[in-house]
Amino acid sequence: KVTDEEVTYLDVDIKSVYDIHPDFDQFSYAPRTLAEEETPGACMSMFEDLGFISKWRIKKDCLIRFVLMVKRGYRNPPYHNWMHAYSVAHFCYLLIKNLKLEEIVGDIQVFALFVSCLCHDIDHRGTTNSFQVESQSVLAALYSSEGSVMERHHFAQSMCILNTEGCNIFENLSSMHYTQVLDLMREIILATDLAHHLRILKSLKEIANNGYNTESSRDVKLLLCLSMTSCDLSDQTKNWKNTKHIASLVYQEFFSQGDLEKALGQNPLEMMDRDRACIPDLQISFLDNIALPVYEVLAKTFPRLQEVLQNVLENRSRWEKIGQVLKLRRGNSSQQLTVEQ
Ligand SMILES: Cc1nc2ccc(C(=O)NCC(C)C)cc2n2c(-c3cc(OC(C)(C)C)ccc3Cl)nnc12
Ligand SMILES: [Mg+2]
Ligand SMILES: [Zn+2]
Repeated sequence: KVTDEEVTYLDVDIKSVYDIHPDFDQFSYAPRTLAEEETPGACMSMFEDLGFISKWRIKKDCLIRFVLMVKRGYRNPPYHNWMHAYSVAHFCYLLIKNLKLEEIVGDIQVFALFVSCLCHDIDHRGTTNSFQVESQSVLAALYSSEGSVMERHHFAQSMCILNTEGCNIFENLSSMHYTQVLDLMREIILATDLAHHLRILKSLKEIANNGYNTESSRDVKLLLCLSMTSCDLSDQTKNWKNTKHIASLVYQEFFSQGDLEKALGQNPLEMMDRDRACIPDLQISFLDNIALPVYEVLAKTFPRLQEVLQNVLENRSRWEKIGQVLKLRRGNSSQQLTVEQ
């Protein structure tokens, strides 16, 4: 899957993150502004800058093969593609770099978190878990009895890559660390199931109110899940241009699924039905019910992230304004209609 000349091409000196962009380690920096062909090199730079290559004795050519295999493992739906994974991993880099996350959850945990971010949506088809079951897909046949169908597949695909010749970046870990990092990846990738996220929201809010206890493995696990979902949703923490662009990608994907469901004679959710969805309203409820709780808890736990929470709130108020303008226009046009009639 990855040819030797591709490896040698990337096997040059790893660039400093600041040569990629002077603000590369700032929360204000939008990773999607980087050209896709520069992203494998940027991943190498992040591994280097986080000290993972020396600490976990990763062989460079192995890391290059791994990153290229992961990138190839993604398909090209509008949203759940490689650039999503890259941007998710970049936010994880920001958390580790700016919060010294390893001092709170541990060294092997942040290493597992970063690798999980790169792998967490591998081979995504741009459809939801319930669509796998509805359409009786192969993945549903494999995993629907345990639930989290897509997430189990993303994890399985990640393990396949690690078991591919010359791609196992964990090969020089002690056997204890090896087992630990795979167990952590499994937990973290399964935590990206929206259903799992909604289940733990209550416990996450408790951590925000009572504070977390680094001695409690339960708190550390919850913090890892929260960190993962904050990375998965991090497009919402950037500027409005980025947020608007992401919404168009997400709804392209949702509406394509809705079209498929209609063709299969099923009724899609309103948010997947291009004839019924009102995007500003849907985005406000997504922010209120799914994204804001994540950044509220995170900002309470790490005051440094207050600016990140502010950006999400700023984006929410943009959707509010658009929603009001839309309603005004619709209101006026329906009045005009009655007058003309
Ligand atoms: C901009 C944006 N709008 C969204 C609007 C709606 C939904 C949605 O699924 N609503 C379902 C109803 C039943 C509540 C997700 C949206 N979404 C996500 C996302 C997050 C996910 O799960 C984690 C990361 C664990 C939260 C999983 C999948 C996706 Cl696509 N990423 N960006 C977005
Ligand atoms: Mg996912
Ligand atoms: Zn994702």
